[in-house]
Amino acid sequence: MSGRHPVAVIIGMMGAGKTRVGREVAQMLRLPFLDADIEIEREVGMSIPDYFAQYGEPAFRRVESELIARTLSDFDGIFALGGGAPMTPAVQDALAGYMDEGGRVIYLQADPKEAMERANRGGGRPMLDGGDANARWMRLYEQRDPVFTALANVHVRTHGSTPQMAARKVMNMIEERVVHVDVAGGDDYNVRIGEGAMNHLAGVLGPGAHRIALIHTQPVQRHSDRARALLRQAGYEVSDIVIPDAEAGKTVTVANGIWERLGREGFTRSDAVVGVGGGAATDLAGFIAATWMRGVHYVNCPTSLLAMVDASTGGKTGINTTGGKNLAGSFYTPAGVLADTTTLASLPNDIFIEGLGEVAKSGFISDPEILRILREHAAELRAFDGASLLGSPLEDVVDELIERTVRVKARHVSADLKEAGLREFLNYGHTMGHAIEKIEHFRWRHGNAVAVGMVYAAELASILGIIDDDLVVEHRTLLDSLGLPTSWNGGSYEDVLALMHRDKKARGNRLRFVVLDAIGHPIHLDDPPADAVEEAFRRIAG
Ligand SMILES: NC(=O)c1ccc[n+]([C@@H]2O[C@H](COP(=O)([O-])OP(=O)(O)OC[C@H]3O[C@@H](n4cnc5c(N)ncnc54)[C@H](O)[C@@H]3O)[C@@H](O)[C@H]2O)c1
Ligand SMILES: O=C(O)C(=O)C[C@@H](O)[C@H](O)[C@H](O)COP(=O)(O)O
Repeated sequence: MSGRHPVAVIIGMMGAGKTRVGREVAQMLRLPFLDADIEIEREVGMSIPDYFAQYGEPAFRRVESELIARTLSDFDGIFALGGGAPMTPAVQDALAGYMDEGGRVIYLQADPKEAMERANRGGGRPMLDGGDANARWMRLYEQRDPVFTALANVHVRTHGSTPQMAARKVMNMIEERVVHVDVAGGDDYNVRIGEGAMNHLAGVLGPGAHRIALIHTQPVQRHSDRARALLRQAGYEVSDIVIPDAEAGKTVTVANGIWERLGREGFTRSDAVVGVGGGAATDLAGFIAATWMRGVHYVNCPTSLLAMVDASTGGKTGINTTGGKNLAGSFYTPAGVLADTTTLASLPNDIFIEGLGEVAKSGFISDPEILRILREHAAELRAFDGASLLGSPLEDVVDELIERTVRVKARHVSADLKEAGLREFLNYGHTMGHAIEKIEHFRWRHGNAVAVGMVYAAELASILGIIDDDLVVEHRTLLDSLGLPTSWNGGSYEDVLALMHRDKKARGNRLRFVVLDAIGHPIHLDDPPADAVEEAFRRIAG
């Protein structure tokens, strides 16, 4: 956005707490605060009830619209609007323009009963004058709530929250990072990253769905409980589906059990799936969404670093087969991804470190700044402790890494959803990585296997003279500093080779790899000489 524009505009019913909460938010963010009603009173030199009485509502709305339009292009703080302002078409147009430029219109959704009582208690509200104030408030609510819901691009429910708690929720929404994913020939979606991102769940699902299949693993129960509460509050009927943890969940048996259950529970094409958990859970949830009635909406709520930076976005959904990793699946994009970073508080250290494997991959193939951040913060990242993450300086580092890595993913999948060429670069390190996972019966974590796979790809490129040995050393040094493995000797070359031939990039009998010819510059390597493929294997044996 160019010029001066509010950081956020707050709308909501009379008594929702727009002024109180807005002021708190502004204070927390050290920003100026403006209340449209107070500014109007200043401008017209009388109270709003007096202005209404003297000039009537249409004249008031004109003054209000003009002031709002002016403020939207000349103020850079938190701006709270009067309760009825967003009902004026001119204000709706101005807010739409502001949002097109990246602005946030936040609908503060208070408990109607509480807001109604507060509005009546305060007095001085001409819209509630004349007769039963509660009935008038309720009538206005029925008219305004659907308009506000559709108009705002951020919805914050404040039921049962103190003004400070509500302000913190709003602040988290304001500070959230958003990566937009373009889908050629399909529906675009956003990846929202930050504390409280899960609060968008109902907004992203929209009113079309009635039932939600909430698919998650047991270790993330407390996060799926939150998702379930948010869904129920929004009026959805929720089927809680607990799947076996990690790769044990990515099987046709598990998928079949869910299909049977959806059938018994009467899931229709307008219902939806929400996946909460690590990459295995989001891969499976997406696969169920892609296949149930040939496709229903789904939203991913990734809770591991790896799922946030990679698995939840891009629409690769699938399950493993006895032949190998992800061999059955489809490209099927989510309606949205909500990477709520509060969930990282319960993430064990080893699973966080594993996720850094995919973060480093994105650095190597596309964003050297990621590599710089990883190098600079290697010691803190390696010592990751979820319990002390939130509010710590490391949280900003992690958020920045998540956003940058998601941007790399978004660039690749936007240009090549079905992996005709460019998207294959996201598979750097995976040809060997997937073979390791399979041979290790999935006891090796995906990100760890990819780390070794990247060293293998670098060794292969070096043997073929595509890169200098320095870049191989750079791979080993960085990955090692993060606590990731760089060698593996758990299986025979013959087994690895057979599995690499089953990799999805292979064509006929020809192996295909992704290698770098420089940092940030991946290339395809087709049918490399057999002795180089074997020699690289020897070099990662450690
Ligand atoms: N679709 C894609 O584009 C894509 C991309 C990368 C990886 N993947 C897939 O993702 C999977 C790996 O994902 P992963 O590393 O998240 O592993 P995972 O899903 O196996 O999760 C690892 C473990 O962490 C637990 N966990 C997750 N979040 C937690 C939290 N906040 N608190 C406590 N425990 C938590 C999980 O329940 C599990 O026990 C693999 O199956 C891989 O193939 C898919
Ligand atoms: O999104 C992609 O494309 C990727 O390749 C991302 C990988 O990090 C991810 O592990 C993916 O699941 C691998 O897919 P596969 O097609 O090799 O099974």
